[in-house]
Amino acid sequence: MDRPFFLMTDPGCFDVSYRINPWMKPEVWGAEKAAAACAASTALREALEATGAHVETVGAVKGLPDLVFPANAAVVLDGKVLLARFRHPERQGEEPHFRAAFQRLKARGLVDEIVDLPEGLFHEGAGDAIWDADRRHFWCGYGPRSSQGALPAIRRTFGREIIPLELATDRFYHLDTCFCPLAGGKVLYYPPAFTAEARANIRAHVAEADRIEASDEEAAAFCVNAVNLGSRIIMARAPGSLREKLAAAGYALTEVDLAPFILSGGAAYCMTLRLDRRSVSAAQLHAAE
Ligand SMILES: NC(=[NH2+])NCCC[C@H](N)C(=O)O
Repeated sequence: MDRPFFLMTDPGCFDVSYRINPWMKPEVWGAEKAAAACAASTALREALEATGAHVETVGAVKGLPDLVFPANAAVVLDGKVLLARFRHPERQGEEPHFRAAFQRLKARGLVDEIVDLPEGLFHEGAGDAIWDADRRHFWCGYGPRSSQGALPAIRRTFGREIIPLELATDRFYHLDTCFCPLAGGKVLYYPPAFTAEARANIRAHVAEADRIEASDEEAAAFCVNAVNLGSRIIMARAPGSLREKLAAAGYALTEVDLAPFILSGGAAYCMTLRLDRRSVSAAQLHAAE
């Protein structure tokens, strides 16, 4: 994999038919929203491909609408795939489908190893374990969905440091809804989503000049749930305030209308799962040779 490689899911069976987070509104869902969701998913894929990334698609499965959020399927680094275990029964049916998808990727040599989480723990994948490519550690959210007890399994599986961040509210139930490390060491985050201890942990690892705080409006627009590739950030439609902040910090924005997915509590980052991340960059490997 010599270019960014993402997994997405065919949105053909996406809908909002149950409510497992406060953003989900089954009552406003309808056929026109389903059509808009397909268009939005295509627009996101095209935005990724326009940066030179490759996107691989998992098939839709009837009755599993949230399969469109593959960030929750696993934590992936160095070719290792640590499979997720979902907290809510509504999503547990996704587990065998994602396992099969990773087995197919393994058969094609696109990932190397599939690892199971120890019994009795929940962990919702890259939604709650975000790789920081500059600091070379995972930021790990826990509380509403992932168990705190799953964090040592992530450290053991990947052999990398993890920074635990307890999430304080059900509104920001996955770390990727409120925290996004950016290339160059800056971090876009929404402080009220975190406990005081977690905020202190962020401040201890990220210098003040590198902390970009999202406002209530920016976080509620799901803009923190973004995909970052170098100086480009791909996200849901952003308030002008955020555009200005990110431009001042040197980033270029690609905005995609992801409104139908925001009705399920997700946006750009969690509609994708990056498979090509390495804990040691190619440049570092060459230097060590
Ligand atoms: N990593 C994420 N933020 N994923 C969004 C998941 C949305 C989904 N409806 C759920 O509540 O599980």
